[in-house]
Amino acid sequence: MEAGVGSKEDGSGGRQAGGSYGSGSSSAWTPLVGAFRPYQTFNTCSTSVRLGGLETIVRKPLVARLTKEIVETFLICNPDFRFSEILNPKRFITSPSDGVLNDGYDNKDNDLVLYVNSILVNAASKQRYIVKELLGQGTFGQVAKCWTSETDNYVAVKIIKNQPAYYQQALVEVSILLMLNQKVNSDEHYHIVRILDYFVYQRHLCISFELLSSNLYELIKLNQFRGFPLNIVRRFSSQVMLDLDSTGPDIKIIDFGSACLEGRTVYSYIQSRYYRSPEVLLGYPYTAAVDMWSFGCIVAELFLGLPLFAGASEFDLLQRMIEILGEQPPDDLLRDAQNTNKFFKHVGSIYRLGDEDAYKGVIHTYRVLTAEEYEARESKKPVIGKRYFNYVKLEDVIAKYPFKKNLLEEEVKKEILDRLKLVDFLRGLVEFDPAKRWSPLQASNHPFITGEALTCPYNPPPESLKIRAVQSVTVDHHNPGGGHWLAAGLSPQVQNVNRSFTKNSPQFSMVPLSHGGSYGSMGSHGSYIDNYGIGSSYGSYGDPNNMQTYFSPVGPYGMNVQAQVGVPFLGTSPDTWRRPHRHGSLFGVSPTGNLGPMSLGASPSQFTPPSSQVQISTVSPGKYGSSSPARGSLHGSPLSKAAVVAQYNRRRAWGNPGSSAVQLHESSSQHWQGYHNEGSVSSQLDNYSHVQFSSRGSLASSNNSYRRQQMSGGRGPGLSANTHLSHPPSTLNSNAPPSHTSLASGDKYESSLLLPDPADWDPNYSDELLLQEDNYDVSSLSSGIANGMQLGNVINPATLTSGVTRLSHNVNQASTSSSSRLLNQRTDGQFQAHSLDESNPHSTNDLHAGFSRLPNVAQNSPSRFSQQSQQPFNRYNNHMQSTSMHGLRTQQKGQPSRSTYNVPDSRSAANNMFSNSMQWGNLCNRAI
Ligand SMILES: Nc1ncnc2c1ncn2[C@@H]1O[C@H](COP(=O)(O)OP(=O)(O)OP(=O)(O)O)[C@@H](O)[C@H]1O
Repeated sequence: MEAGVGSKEDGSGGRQAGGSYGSGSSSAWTPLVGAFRPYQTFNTCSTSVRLGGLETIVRKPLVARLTKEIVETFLICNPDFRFSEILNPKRFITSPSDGVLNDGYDNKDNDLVLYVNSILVNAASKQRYIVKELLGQGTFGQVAKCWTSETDNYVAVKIIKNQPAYYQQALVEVSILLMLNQKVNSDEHYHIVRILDYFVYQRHLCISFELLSSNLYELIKLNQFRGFPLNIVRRFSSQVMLDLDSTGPDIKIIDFGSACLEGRTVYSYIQSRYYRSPEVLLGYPYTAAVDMWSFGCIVAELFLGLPLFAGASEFDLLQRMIEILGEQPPDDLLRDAQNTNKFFKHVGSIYRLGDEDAYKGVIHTYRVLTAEEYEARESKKPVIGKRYFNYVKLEDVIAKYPFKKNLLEEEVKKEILDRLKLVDFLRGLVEFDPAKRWSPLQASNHPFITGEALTCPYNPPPESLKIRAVQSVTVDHHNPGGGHWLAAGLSPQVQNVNRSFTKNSPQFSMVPLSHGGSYGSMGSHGSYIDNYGIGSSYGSYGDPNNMQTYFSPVGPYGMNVQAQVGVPFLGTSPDTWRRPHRHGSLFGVSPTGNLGPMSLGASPSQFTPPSSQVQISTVSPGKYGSSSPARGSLHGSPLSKAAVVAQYNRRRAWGNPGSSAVQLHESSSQHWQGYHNEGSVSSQLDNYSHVQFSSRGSLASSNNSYRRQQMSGGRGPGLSANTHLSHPPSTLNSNAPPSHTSLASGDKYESSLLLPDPADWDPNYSDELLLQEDNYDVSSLSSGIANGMQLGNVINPATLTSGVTRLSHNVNQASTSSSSRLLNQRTDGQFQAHSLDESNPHSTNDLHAGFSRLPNVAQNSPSRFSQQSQQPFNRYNNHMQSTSMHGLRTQQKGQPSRSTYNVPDSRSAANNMFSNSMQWGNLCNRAI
């Protein structure tokens, strides 16, 4: 501690008994010789205590006099001593702490150099945020725990890097969160982090959030990388799906920094690797379905304590998917995916994956490359990671995961049944075919979530319309946010409706849009999916070099309506029915040319490393830097996609008996059916007799000790995967770690595995990518937002939200750690058994040149899609109804209480939300 002379407030001025200090100068204080005299015990060192009639002198302990009472002690030595906080040495929490940019405010990474007690100020509201500690560090900047005296609370402030791309994308995060908060965020059971304020300080956009506890990664780590009890997995899973009724430990989704609107994807390189969906990996046009994949990965990880697909490289990731799921991506996806050649060989219709009964009869035209073939093709050895689990197939990995010790027989039976439910649940999520992957609604009705008995493989009904589509095509021009988003042509899934008015509607005018032609080159960079911009997202068709697109000033209203009904997503990707062609120009394109209502879509991690949804709190940022896969937020990450999940409006053909989708699924799940009766359970028990039970404590038993501590300032372990838990960590400690020695060798917990290597991150990724990539939409958005909200002022949701419609980034961070040891290392011989027809190498371009402008549907999966196309209205209406229910609940429970911005009436806000919607069309013009 340094002592200064002068006023306590500013530390300047004043004199000098204790040293020289230039008037008004900030130069270092120099003590004068003799300023301090030897310490003498005066009365201040003791306290007089009167007990009854006796007076006792209590001497203060030396340690107190030299610590918490050091100022008083100094005063004894020098009556002129004055404490000045400003002269304290700075305790930097930003690393590196050298201010080399932005007039010394920023370090070389464009991060604001923070130190304890540095102050961030919202210039408009004068609100001050006193930095206390670093909560985390991410791709976008730092997150600091701050004290706000105005609200007498701790908050988490995300300080975005001082870089245009980050700034603009962060505005997207602001706008999306505002929308979600205002339209959905209503009560304590809301599972999306609350945004409280935002402002610019020293050229850094700062976003203030409610303070949460640990993230999922930290929580799992705290549990020594053992999975959680199924009831906890179920609870968290349902909360990610925005279960407002959920009680108990809460998780919240954070980090919408890379969220995007469905159909407005910009980046093809998204999602943290462990949580990356097959379609993203393979370069296939993606939809919000990628978030359901990530969600499935997270659910599995919550149970297993380790990532399900902890691929050390993309090749390794794909191998693991195929091994664990016992399937491979469907041929039609492979045929259209951009990266198929990188991982597969075209062999004609001769390839059978594996020899298990469940998959017999499924013949593929592609065979996954062996490591040697991959190396030959890519001129580099594929990085193969360790296998974490003792078993290969998903069913085994789950069913044979060590049981908790000392379970009663009845409890074991229940556990087995619950695990069967979990497997069935996961099967619908980590489904290779995005068109068959369950939607959030379908997943939320699964017995694993509802608690109902699972008597056969879950066969969710297709989501169906509950309102008549004809209502939707009415546009209220005065109140475009009044609920008719279909009217704006914003429903790609209601194809027939849209088709009836797309070109002729006064709401739509067609404008030509030219672009560079090839995939990923539409005025941007090669890594993009080129459905950027309003025109080219859904409402585009035609020759990629002269694409027709719709200019729609009403487009954004559709979103407004969605927000009004309380659901953060807008509609469905057209490719939930129609497999979009891999060519970017057709991604998400409906043949009807609808301007797509966009859901907050994919979770991206193109800038975000695998932090994700299961995100690590970087209390030690040096260990888990922005490029650490361990940081992953569900967060985001897929978890951060909870909102995405909810908005994800895909439809699935499960309910169509006889469809190929159903048959496939059923065949792959048949062998589970037998477990649902008592006899089978018994036999299962026999099978498990070798399993050593472990002493995993139950989180459930600790529920009482969980306490919501939002805004409490204490930041124990919690969740975030951008999923954050708002509970203290202590409860987790009650989970007594299993003794490894008590486990059978084959069933040891993976907790003994090594922690993930922080460097284990996608070599293809770099933060610089973000800056290089086209932030066209983001720029447009951010300018809209910035204009509307007048940074530094209170937020104007009306203008802010309008910006959302122009967003296009998405990010999904999921991450996790992976500790591991070598288990079940496989040679993958099963993939090497077939000879190939090299004379017919797969070439997506060649094979499908003729289909490049057509949705690739009928020829691929006629039965799957035909069913869907028969019921477009039904599906759509169902969505509307379910979202309306959410909105109702939200409105009943009122607005968030802690907002520091203006929160207008939700309805009027919705109406105004896209008041500057005419800018919507500007993108088209600019894109030309
Ligand atoms: N509201 C909050 N309460 C507590 N901790 C938080 C909060 N928000 C963020 N954090 C911590 O800060 C970390 C980084 O936050 P966040 O993921 O939002 O930043 P980011 O820059 O977008 O990171 P990423 O690289 O994952 O995208 C999180 O992993 C989490 O540990």
